[in-house]
Amino acid sequence: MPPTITDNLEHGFKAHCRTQIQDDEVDEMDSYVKRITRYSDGTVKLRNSNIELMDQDILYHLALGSESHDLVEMFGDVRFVCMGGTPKRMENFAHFMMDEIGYKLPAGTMLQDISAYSYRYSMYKVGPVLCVSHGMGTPSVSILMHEMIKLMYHAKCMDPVFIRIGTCGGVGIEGGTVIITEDALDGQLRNSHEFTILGETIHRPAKLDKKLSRELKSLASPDDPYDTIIGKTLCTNDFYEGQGRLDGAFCEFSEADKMAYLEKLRSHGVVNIEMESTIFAALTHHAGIKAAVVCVALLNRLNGDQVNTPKEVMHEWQQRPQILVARYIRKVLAQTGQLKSLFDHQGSIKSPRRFKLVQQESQAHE
Ligand SMILES: O=P(O)(O)O[C@H]1O[C@H](CO)[C@@H](O)[C@H]1O
Ligand SMILES: O=c1cc[nH]c(=O)[nH]1
Repeated sequence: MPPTITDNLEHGFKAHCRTQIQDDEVDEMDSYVKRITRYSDGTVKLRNSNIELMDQDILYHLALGSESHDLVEMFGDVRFVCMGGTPKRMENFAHFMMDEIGYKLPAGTMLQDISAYSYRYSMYKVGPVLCVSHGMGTPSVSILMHEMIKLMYHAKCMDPVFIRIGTCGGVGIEGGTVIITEDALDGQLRNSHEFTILGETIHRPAKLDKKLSRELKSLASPDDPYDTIIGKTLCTNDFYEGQGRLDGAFCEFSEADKMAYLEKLRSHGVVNIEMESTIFAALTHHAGIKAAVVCVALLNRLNGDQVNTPKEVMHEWQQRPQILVARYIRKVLAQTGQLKSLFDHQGSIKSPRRFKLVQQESQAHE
């Protein structure tokens, strides 16, 4: 009998080197991944036994280490890991979440960038919510994801949920629209991310959690003065030529070629383009971690290439995915009784202050 995908997975990556993974194999992979990525108490288990054998594990790009820091004490309560491109966006999100879940820092302390001394990524912790910047493009996200997944393991986190809060270009979708990714596609419209490991090319499925996407969509309010939709996301390795822009330093195709490409994307159900979703989906799926991608469109690419929306408007748009994700986090914490206990800890129940739509200070930085 030919080996199944599970047999192949159990014998390491070389055995399943191939360019495509069939749909029926993804389901088999899903249940296999669930089995091997959790300990019996529900905490995160790594798919790399080398780590257990190491005296210490230095999470170099986070400026943390398994011996130098008490990672269980520092991060053991994390339930949500929210990521986005810029340090400022994630700092703003952390402040926003403090209000949303009524979290107060110990008297006399301020929100600190935990990874400041890495000079790479920024990380803020607000109770069960970690807010981390990931930079631009898949290599930057890949490094961060390896270290964040290892952090979840060292900290013994229970079933963490990862959410990317980003920006994107809309394909036939107007600026300001919030887009939840249904499937992340690579430049060749494959629902997987291509890795080169030891010189071999392998693909891992870029699967996000469909139930989580639907739940996020259900939290869009009819009163929101903008649309929230679900659709396919194209993930590219470049902002200019890679996204069919005519305004890069180079362009060797015509406007007609570009429009034909965008129409082709549309006919495949693609509603937006960004630069991180396939690696984010592939690595969370490989780690058995529930994940979603929520972006706001900064422009409709059918109308142009330049991002020329006024800064204040763009700043307000960028808060929209954050508002949706905050509703989700509040809902989960309320369902598990944790929201109440966070509030009780304060001694009073605060009604969360609505996010101020324009924050002068943040505008100055973004
Ligand atoms: O707004 P963020 O999350 O940084 O993401 C988008 O913006 C960057 C390009 O401007 C790319 O990284 C793209 O994915
Ligand atoms: O067009 C856009 C806008 C934001 N981010 C992208 O990757 N592309």
